[in-house]
Amino acid sequence: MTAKILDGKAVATELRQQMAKRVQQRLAQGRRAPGLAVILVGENPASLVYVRNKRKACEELGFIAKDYDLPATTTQAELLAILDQLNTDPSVDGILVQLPLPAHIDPNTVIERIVPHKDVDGFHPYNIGRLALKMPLLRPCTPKGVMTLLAKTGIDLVGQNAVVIGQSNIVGRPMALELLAARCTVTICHSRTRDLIAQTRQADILVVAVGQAELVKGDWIKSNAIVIDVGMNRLSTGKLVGDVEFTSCQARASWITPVPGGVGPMTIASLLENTLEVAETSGT
Ligand SMILES: Nc1nc(=O)c2c([nH]1)NC[C@@H]1CN(c3ccc(C(=O)N[C@@H](CCC(=O)O)C(=O)O)cc3)C=[N+]21
Repeated sequence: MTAKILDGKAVATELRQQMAKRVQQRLAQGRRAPGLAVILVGENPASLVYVRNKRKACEELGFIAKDYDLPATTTQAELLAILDQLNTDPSVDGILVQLPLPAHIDPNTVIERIVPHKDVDGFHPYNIGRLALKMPLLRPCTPKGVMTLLAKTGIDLVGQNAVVIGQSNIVGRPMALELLAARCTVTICHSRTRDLIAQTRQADILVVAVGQAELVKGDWIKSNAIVIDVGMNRLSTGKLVGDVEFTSCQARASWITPVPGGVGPMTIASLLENTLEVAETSGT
């Protein structure tokens, strides 16, 4: 069997079109545009590209992006002071601090300073805790986007064996919580996992988020599995590849996400969804 492509780019485009309509309806009712503060500290080249894409997507939908481009020398205290202002600014629905931050700034302190109801990344311990308790408020964008893609397959998730490779705070862990909330049987694998291949071969749903180019080979895949590739690795040739060896895995899977054009665009769509949701429930 050759897997069907789970086209994140197309799904994200469809979601953005629906959201643009919701924004127009708000404006027609005399309500204000949704506002997203996007804060970039320093000049990490990958971050510059991502932030530009997020700001562009905001504009396209009729959101107001409030841009902060701060020098790498910004102190943690200065960044926290900006967050304190944004937390109480009524024109700002969502606050996003692009990661990674320079080494002299502690990301956990920064994330915890954002009021949970404006944390559109879903990274605040309050939002992660709500997800862990099956009462999510703002859900982390990449796992949320993956759940939207899984829904597009039409497959019933209940009781499926889901294996997540990667235990990061921003993808692996919340991904496992999402799949558990959807009543999958969930296994989290990481660099100390013994016999990783034995785990992946049991997976009806395999989510890979480790940042190792083409780690997962075709013979690791259970026949007809759904394979979700969260990786984005730039090869020395300039080519962008995922954590999954696409061609050999596609030959075994039922569905597979490409890189690029899979999970990445869904992450941005989820960020916009979270921001719009905050705006729509704000009453202003
Ligand atoms: N506070 C914070 N929130 C984030 O959500 C966040 C972050 N920090 N730091 C970095 C990661 C990475 N990330 C991506 C989003 C979209 C694509 C994306 O759209 N990728 C395109 C390709 C882009 C290209 O060609 O380089 C694709 O996969 O098709 C990728 C990566 C969000 N992140």
